Amino acid sequence: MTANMHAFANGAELAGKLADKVAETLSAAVAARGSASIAVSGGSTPKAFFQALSSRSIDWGKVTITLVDERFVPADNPRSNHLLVQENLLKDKAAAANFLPLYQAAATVEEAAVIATEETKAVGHPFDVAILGMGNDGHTASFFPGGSNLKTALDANTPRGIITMEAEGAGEPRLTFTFSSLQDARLLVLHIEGEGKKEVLAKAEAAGEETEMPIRAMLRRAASPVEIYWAP
Ligand SMILES: O=C1O[C@H](COP(=O)(O)O)[C@@H](O)[C@H](O)[C@H]1O
Repeated sequence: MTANMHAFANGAELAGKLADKVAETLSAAVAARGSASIAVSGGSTPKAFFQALSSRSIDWGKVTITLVDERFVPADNPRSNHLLVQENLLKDKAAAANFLPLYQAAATVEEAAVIATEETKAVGHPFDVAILGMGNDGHTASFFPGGSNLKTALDANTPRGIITMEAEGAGEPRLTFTFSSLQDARLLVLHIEGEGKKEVLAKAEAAGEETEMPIRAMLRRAASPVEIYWAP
């Protein structure tokens, strides 16, 4: 319902400030409830943020990290979001965190989604933190325009958990948390960088169908305010 823009001079400054905010939120969750959860995105944008967050002094042993979405590829595949998190976030102080992958070595992506939903069911009611990205086509998580399960993924009545998505722009079949799983995170962040993404965001904020630019579902209907972190 609400979006707040946080603009920074450059990606390094953004990474540091976002890491500070996320660390503060996770620490507050541990203090209040004894544990904390965070779902993070993949793609090319979050690497510097992950590295900054990995060095923050919080009680990582009480933090569970999972992914907003994942390709149906094993963790040694260069396109795996798990691999990105493994190499950039699950190190330094954050090496003590518990990581829940979405990829499962199942025969089909549908079976993997069922197993991943079961494996992650203890976290995210709601997530303490969810970090979303956005593609140039207006997708977020694996909510792709033209996606095979897009309407179900965006339906607020679809239960929390992971469903599959196949789309022309997605490459491999995907596993993604549903809209209902992510929209009420205590800290809901949209992390985007570059002038091009700012233009995509402006287009998404204008009138149009959610199915054309699925990030609109978050911008319009998320229960939590969307904190937009942007740098040129
Ligand atoms: O496919 C994906 O892309 C988006 C955005 O990625 P970027 O490379 O434009 O930063 C990402 O949020 C999502 O998790 C990922 O699976």
